[in-house]
Amino acid sequence: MTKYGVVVGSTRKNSYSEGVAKAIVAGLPEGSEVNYLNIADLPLYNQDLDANSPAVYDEFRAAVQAQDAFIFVTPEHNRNIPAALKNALDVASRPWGQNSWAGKPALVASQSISGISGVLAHHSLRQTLVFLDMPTMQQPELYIGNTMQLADEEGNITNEGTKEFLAGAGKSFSEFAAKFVD
Ligand SMILES: Cc1cc2nc3c(=O)[nH]c(=O)nc-3n(C[C@H](O)[C@H](O)[C@H](O)COP(=O)(O)O)c2cc1C
Repeated sequence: MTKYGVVVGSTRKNSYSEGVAKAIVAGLPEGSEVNYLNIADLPLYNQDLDANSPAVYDEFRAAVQAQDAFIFVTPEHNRNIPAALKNALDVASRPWGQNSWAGKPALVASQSISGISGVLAHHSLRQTLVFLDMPTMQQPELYIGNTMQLADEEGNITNEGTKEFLAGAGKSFSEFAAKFVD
């Protein structure tokens, strides 16, 4: 069974991004292994640490390596991805030559409480995934705007049409990921 790592770009409790992630996960085939990776406790990446990595870096890199495919859901912070998400991508991309993300298929979704749907963060993330060598699903594109109107106060997506759309994307991603997973 495919192991899916889920990386949520928000570290906030009751995050809408997490709600979107859960709605995508609902469309994965029954029995899929799903692991939500914690990015909140990673110290800010510093290349000097490559010589003697903190244990949390080692654990995070090992957790990334253990997954077959990744679902990324990001909010937009000042027209880009949140610093915590960029930091997590950087940490597991190093030391040089040991990119833990390489070759793993990815889904990208963005969401925002505004109508713009985090589109700039979405494409900034896609740009980084190119360099990290992650084949990324092109369609459907997942830009979720006005999330506050689609979810409850805990961030869970409650709008039926949105739930159906996101679950469908999860199913499409399982088919896409299967092309890359042994
Ligand atoms: C520091 C900061 C910057 C933000 N910048 C943007 C932005 O550039 N574009 C946008 O659409 N929303 C922006 N927002 C609003 C977020 O879309 C909103 O807080 C969203 O709910 C965050 O996702 P989450 O619920 O997963 O934490 C910003 C929020 C914060 C805290």
